[in-house]
Amino acid sequence: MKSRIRRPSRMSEEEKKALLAKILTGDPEAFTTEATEKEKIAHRLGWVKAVERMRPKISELSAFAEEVKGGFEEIIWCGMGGSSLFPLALAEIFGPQPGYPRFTVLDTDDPEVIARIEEEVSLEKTLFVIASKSGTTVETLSQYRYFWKKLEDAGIEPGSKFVALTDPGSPLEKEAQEKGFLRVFHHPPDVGGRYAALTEVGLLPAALMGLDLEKALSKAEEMFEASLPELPWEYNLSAWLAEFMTEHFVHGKDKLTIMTDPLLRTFALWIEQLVAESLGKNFVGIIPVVGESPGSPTVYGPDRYFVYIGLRGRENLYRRLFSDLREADFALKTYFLEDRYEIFAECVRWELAVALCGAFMGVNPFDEPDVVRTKQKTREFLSEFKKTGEFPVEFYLDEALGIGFLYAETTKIEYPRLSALVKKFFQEMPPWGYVGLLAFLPPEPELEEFFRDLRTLIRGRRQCSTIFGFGPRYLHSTGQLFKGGTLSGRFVIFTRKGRRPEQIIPGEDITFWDLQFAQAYGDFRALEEAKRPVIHIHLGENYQEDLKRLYDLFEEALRL
Ligand SMILES: O=P(O)(O)OC[C@H]1O[C@](O)(CO)[C@@H](O)[C@@H]1O
Repeated sequence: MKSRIRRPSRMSEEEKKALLAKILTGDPEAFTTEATEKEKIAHRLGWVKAVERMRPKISELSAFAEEVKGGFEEIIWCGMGGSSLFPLALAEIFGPQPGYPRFTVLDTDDPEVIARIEEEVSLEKTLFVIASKSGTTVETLSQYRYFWKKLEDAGIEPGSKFVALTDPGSPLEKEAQEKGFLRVFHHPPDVGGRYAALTEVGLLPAALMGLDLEKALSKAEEMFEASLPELPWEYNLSAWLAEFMTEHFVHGKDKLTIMTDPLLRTFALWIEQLVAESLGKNFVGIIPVVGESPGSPTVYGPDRYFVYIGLRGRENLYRRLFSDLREADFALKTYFLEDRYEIFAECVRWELAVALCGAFMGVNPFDEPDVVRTKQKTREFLSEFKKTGEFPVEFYLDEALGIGFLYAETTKIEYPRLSALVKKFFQEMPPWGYVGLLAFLPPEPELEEFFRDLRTLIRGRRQCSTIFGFGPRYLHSTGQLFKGGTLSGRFVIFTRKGRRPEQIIPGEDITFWDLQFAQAYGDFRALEEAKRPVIHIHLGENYQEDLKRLYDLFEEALRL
């Protein structure tokens, strides 16, 4: 799709309203006039009808949840990106509801996490939901095959413990029918994963958690009503956010810094995917910066602007920060939810705003053309590994630290010493750049905390934006932007030793560690191929200790 940027501030109110009206009526002309592209986009606009489509399904979803409630203590929701981030947000925002099964999202292939689930859950009392629109996502299918076999090995008939959520006719649907899954729910084929929060992808988990679906949809409906083209543009809640984002983008301020009340933390991950995968392509992008520690205005570069999502009654949390930012002339929008159910309304606001931004920026907000680069490389490395028993990679060894590392051709250094490399990596960093720290490690709060501190260190010394992502989660989110968006990102990928040979993925002859490593190394090579500076650091089994020593190395290397 050819980019043609339309600045909303230079368009008439009528033109803007007409564009929004097209989106809301499912007309792909809002985005393109090219016939093939139009055809594809026409099959991606079903989310605008989410409320009317889902209302008649409330009783079916609630009845199923009642059935599950009686028979299971635990639900493990397996999925990636659009198939998991909104369920993850709901689980954290609402927490466990009395009488309903514990709800856990599994969106990783990390060997430690897989082992923990095996140790902690009773397979007999666990329902696995296998959520994949395409029905082909490798992490999700691997989880499904692995736990299916565990049940078989334990002499439990697995079918009654599995539910699929997938597109009609997908390979997963066929397999689920053949193998006798308890239930198959359909993902709407005309809605992409990241726009699916108000479909079965969000409402099935909401029902299973015991939430009020009627209330959820009413909140969503209110936001649709507050976003209709008939309203004056500046009072249109979604359109106004789109204009705010696009105008900053046009002025070279491309770092949308999203801060939230700590209770809404995981909702920001859902927004992050929506913004990054929808708008980060064709060498442009709006870069969502999520999960940084709030800092004083001096640590932020001029490429930043801010959105805060908070809860009514807790407005004082960052009041001082808001006034400091505004005083320092940073643009800041604040949204306060009266009630946690307004999170469903926020989905509408952000989906509409991001789609509108795509229309203004001249990008197709419904594809993810660069995600495939890593998938291809991962497949290559895994097939090499299956043939030879080894990955085609040799790390340099930093003798002082005993840590392995690699760097892409784009990050040239003379001596293979990690400290020299890190120093150079940051010296070459442009002020408008950003750093992505990408950790193929267990997604746990302590590690997130460690990386938050590292981000604060980097930001403090370089005044740059920092992004963090656990792998492989980020591959289904910001990974698109990293490879397809602006060239201003540089990346550090972290992996660790610790293959668990017993964790064989059935039918694949590889372990979860092998898969995770191949994805990390695959992304390293994909980023290198896309000319993004990237370092791959391979930690030892005791990675927590290695990370502490690395922090010191970064601290030293970042001294001016
Ligand atoms: O629901 P699926 O088909 O398993 O895909 C999961 C995620 O993977 C991606 O396609 C990226 O790989 C996302 O866009 C999507 O949300």
